[in-house]
Amino acid sequence: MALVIEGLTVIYNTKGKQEPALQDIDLTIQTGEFVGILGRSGAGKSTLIRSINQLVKPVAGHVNWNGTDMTKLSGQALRQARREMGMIFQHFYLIPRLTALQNCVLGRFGYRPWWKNLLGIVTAREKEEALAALDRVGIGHLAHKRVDQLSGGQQQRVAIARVIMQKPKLLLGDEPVASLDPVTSNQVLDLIKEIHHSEKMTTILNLHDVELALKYCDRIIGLAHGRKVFDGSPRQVNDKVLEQIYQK
Ligand SMILES: Nc1ncnc2c1ncn2[C@@H]1O[C@H](COP(=O)(O)OP(=O)(O)OP(=O)(O)O)[C@@H](O)[C@H]1O
Repeated sequence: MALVIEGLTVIYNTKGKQEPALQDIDLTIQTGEFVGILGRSGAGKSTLIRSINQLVKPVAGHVNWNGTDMTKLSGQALRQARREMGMIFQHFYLIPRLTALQNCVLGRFGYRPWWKNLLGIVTAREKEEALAALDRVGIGHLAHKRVDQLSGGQQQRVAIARVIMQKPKLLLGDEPVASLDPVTSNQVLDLIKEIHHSEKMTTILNLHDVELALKYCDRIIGLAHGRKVFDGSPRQVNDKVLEQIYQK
């Protein structure tokens, strides 16, 4: 199962001014790849990640996922396709007043009838699965704590447990360790990599830390001014490549 991006172009309309954020991006990512996206602030990294699952709508181009063009989907079809795409964010996007367990169960919501979600009905089996997911990310003992009482690293673990519950085929990470200290960043990336392998996922992460990207990713995509300027293995990333990626 491959992700094939062709001619992807995103233009934001800011106060009547048309700002191109991504320009004509072509990219094919094979199943099982662990890809890091590097680039200066404003290079288009978040826009690229978010246009894969259509949180951002491109003005041109295609995002083919498993033979389906995501850009053509809307409504129920888009929701179904998104179930296969898990997402983790810099600021975790958990519901603060809910417990770790309750947040984790939200990972299954895309698979349940709307009325069950509305009524907040959670089955014993879903609870069991959520507990197992929290155990797996090392915070089973915090299952009944509200997430706003957890540390950043613990909150990101809850978000990863929520992804485990969702069982996605593609994991998209928008700066998942940018708010964490260096030790916790490594622990969280170790965990993401372990789950990537065990769940046979394809993973694409925006990372602003070059060292971490080179350590964890099998492939690096460099963006500058909304264009792809590098695509290769971490071993190929030398000073000249970094200069190209981080050009002003
Ligand atoms: N919702 C938006 N409306 C208007 N312009 C936007 C919007 N989101 C991003 N942009 C602009 O698009 C460009 C790319 O932004 P994007 O957030 O994708 O970059 P980034 O590489 O992820 O940056 P950072 O590392 O700072 O998060 C920037 O010039 C940004 O100002």
